[in-house]
Amino acid sequence: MQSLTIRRPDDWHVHLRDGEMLRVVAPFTARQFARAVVMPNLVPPITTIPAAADYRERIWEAAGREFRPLMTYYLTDESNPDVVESGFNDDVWIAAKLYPANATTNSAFGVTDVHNLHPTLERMQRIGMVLCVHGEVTDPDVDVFDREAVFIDRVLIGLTRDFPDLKIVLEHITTAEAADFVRDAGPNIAATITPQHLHLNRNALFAGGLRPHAYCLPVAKREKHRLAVRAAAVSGLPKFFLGTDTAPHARHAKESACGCAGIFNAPYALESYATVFEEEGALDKFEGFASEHGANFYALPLNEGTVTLERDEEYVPERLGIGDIELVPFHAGQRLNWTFAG
Ligand SMILES: NC(=O)N[C@@H](CC(=O)O)C(=O)O
Ligand SMILES: [Zn+2]
Ligand SMILES: [Zn+2]
Repeated sequence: MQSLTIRRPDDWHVHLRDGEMLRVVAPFTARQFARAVVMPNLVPPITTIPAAADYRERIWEAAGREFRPLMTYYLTDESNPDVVESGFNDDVWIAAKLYPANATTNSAFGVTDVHNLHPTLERMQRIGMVLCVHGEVTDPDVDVFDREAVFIDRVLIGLTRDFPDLKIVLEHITTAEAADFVRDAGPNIAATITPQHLHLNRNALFAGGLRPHAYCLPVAKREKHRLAVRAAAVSGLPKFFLGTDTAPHARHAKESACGCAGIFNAPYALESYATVFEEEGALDKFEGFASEHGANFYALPLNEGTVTLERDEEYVPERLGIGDIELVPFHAGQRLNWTFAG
């Protein structure tokens, strides 16, 4: 196959940041995707209707008005169901995000105990609002490579029992346990999958030395888990869809004695996914994953229009320097088999 044309896709999990970084990174997402679910982990986090509406305005200024940012609300121990519902009813946000406190970048204001969320989750279940979950426990006694699987056992199973009709997206899945759990759960449980968790196993973090640009959370796992996540992505099941988790941090913040978690994959996201689907002999499943399953889960219309990828080698630069900000994209210095033609 020399060219692949699909319905215009969406990205169901992005970090667009704010200020100068927002202006630099948002155009990369808007170039490939019609819509994106924008994570609320700014400093301070997005916990009010005006904060979300103002942030959306700044995103439009950075990415252009054609782009549709789908905002999210950051859940805290103090979340109020009435605020969550009115932001949803007024089309300010489409989902709420659960960060276990201190699980990942800018999650210090996250939730210390999901029982504190029960009134809010009850309301979300009633109004059909999606809960997006960073699914890792933070207990220091749990090995970092086990935190996703333990989260499923200790938190997620209970949530699905207490709120059987709540729509939940388990974000950026990295394990066979997560892929199995989502596959076997009801139709109201789905998962996003990133490019990096399709390409990398945990060896990539230590290939010839410490590799900060392969580091994100949840951290990449053993090869058997990467293969399970790949199988889920190309399965054609409507529960699994595209969410890049593009998470830019300036180069100096990654290449540091305490490097930030997050991989900036927006510039070559579709090329990266297409490479995987081709390797798996599943290019016929790519459009569902990229352009249909997510919209259907969120009960949004499918996009009009198409994008085309051409089977042509593409060299990914070592660095992208824009203004004062220097970023290292995913696949830096490598060649990909596909080129985004627009
Ligand atoms: N994925 C990451 O490693 N980092 C994300 C946060 C997140 O999605 O957990 C970030 O905001 O930098
Ligand atoms: Zn996360
Ligand atoms: Zn994320």
